[in-house]
Amino acid sequence: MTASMQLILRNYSILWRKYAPICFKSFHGFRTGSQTGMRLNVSNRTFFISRILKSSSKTSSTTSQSGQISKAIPKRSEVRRLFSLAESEKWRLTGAVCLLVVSSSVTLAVPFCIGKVIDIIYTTSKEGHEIMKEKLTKISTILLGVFLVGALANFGRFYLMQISGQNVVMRMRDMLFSSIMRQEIGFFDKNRTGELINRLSTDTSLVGQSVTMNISDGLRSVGQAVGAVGMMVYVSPKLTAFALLIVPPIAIMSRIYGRYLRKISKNVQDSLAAATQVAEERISNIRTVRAFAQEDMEMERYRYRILHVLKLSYKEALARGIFWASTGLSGNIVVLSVFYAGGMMMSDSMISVGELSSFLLYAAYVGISIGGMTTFYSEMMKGLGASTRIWELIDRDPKVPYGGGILPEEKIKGTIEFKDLGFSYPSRPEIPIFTALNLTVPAGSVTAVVGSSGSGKSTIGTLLLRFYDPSSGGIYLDGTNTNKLNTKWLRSHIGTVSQEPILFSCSVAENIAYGSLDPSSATMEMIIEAAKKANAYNFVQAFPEGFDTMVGERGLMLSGGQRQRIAIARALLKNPKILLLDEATSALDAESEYFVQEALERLMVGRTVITIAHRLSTIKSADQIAVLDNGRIAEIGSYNKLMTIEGGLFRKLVERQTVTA
Ligand SMILES: Nc1ncnc2c1ncn2[C@@H]1O[C@H](COP(=O)(O)OP(=O)(O)OP(=O)(O)O)[C@@H](O)[C@H]1O
Repeated sequence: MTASMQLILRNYSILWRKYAPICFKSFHGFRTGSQTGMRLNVSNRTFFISRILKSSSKTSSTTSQSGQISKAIPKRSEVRRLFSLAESEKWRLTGAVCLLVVSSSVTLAVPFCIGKVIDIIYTTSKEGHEIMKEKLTKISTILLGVFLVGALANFGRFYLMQISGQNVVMRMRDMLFSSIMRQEIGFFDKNRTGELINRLSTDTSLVGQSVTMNISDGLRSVGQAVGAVGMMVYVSPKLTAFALLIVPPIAIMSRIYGRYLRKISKNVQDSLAAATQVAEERISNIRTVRAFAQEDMEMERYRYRILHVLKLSYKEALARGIFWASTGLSGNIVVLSVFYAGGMMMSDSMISVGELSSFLLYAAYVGISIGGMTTFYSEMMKGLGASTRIWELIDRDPKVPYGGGILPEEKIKGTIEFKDLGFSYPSRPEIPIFTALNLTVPAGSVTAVVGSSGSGKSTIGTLLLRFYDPSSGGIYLDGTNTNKLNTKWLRSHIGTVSQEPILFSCSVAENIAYGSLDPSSATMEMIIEAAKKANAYNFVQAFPEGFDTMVGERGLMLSGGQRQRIAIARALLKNPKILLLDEATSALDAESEYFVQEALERLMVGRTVITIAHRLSTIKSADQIAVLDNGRIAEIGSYNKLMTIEGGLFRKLVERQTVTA
């Protein structure tokens, strides 16, 4: 009796030590990566936990039609839609569920078989060692076979579920990215890049996980809990009744304390998120921090934040310590109680050693499965919240249509007319940028737009590109309102070179080829020719890797003048009929400026040009100068004409040297 009880106790305590933290943790929402199937590292978890807290309240942030993040509760139709995602995976999933039944049956058979083995050892040892060895070898061989089948089934289930999950994730990412790419620019003014990236990465993974692995784990937990309780009743109804009496009160207490612990954890995560935000912004803007010599101040600011995190973490450590100690203790009390009651029954010959062993293992299974069920619920809620956010984005119709509209058959001439144009940015509708702007830019001519800072010079370009739609009036290209034209066609005929051209973090050649409608069709000869015309060829050739040189994030590994010339080459390759130029002010040195200017002049030949001009020479050579003031064109004409207007705006701008020689 003593030896057998020791054996049971040892087996059970190993199992308990391994799984008790999981089932108790699950009661109050903590989970381990392996249990939930999440494969996230610690830094991801920071963000992730705050997301769990958000979604577990069943409220999710979503993107409304106005473009701004809104709050929404998942509806029944969304649940259906979530599951519809797995529709195309139904055969793989069916296969996985069949394998799940096999592997769960094997798992459920394990305690029963172990009980039988113990009973064989215990009873046949009295009949002689040889008989015992023979029986033990036989049953162990059978068990090994069963375990191998279980392992194979588990492998198959896992593999099929993962494959289905990844297929779902891939499809969602594809749909989502396509939808994001189609949205109008105003949408991006309101939604932060980080938010959208999270939709693409974390939310899609959550959804994929929910409709595959999570469902599989949930089914397994439910099946195993029911099966294990059934087996407990089968082994000993009396002991089952006793165990069911003592477990619920402990579980309820653990849940209440778990809530308190979750609150503390949330505070730690929130304060950590605030500290991380500070660090992120400073690191990404290190040049500004360095230029203002604010490193010490920034270190102090970050230190203050992490000290706050530390203070909260102390509190959390205390609460967690109490939690771990008490769950360990209460778990052991449960084991001891069942063990005590079972031992008493064993001494009265009401239960065998093997049966008691099986019983205790089934009890542990129930605990683990209940843990799995709570995890299933919270994971499902997270998946639902994530899918709601994703559907909102996928379903959103861009305010400025993508594609559609007229594709003119006639060759574009390039006459642009702004007629009674009224506009305010969607994010600031109360501030009008233009009230009644009228301007005609004849085909093939150069119009210099001047005006004080913030008068709306750059906005003219963004409206012509139809990044935004005007609130009144219209913009006409060769007599057709641009809001009737196919937007892709329209943009394909407009080239831009801005003061701060943005390059992608790829090679020089790829950046130039980006100007072509189909970059993959741009040949090296075309790229080199554009680079030569843009005065970029010599400096690119001087790089050890020539046109294969990587330009770094946003082209930061190139100088301002070099970036500009690559952008000019890109525009040359595009060969647009209309050109929007934002002249560099003081960013370039004299030599660079000469090369850029010369390249720009080459680029302007034969095109309709609207240039935001700062240099007097550009302004003087323009066919007409339009002076912006108070949301309209205040003065228009040649340089000589505008300079003759006594007290005129343009004259004042020149006198104030807003434009440089
Ligand atoms: N995306 C935007 N959302 C809201 N307001 C904007 C946006 N872009 C620009 N603005 C505002 O619109 C006004 C006109 O901006 P714009 O960039 O066209 O001026 P600008 O004349 O080109 O100025 P600068 O010469 O300083 O570059 C400014 O008051 C600016 O703050």
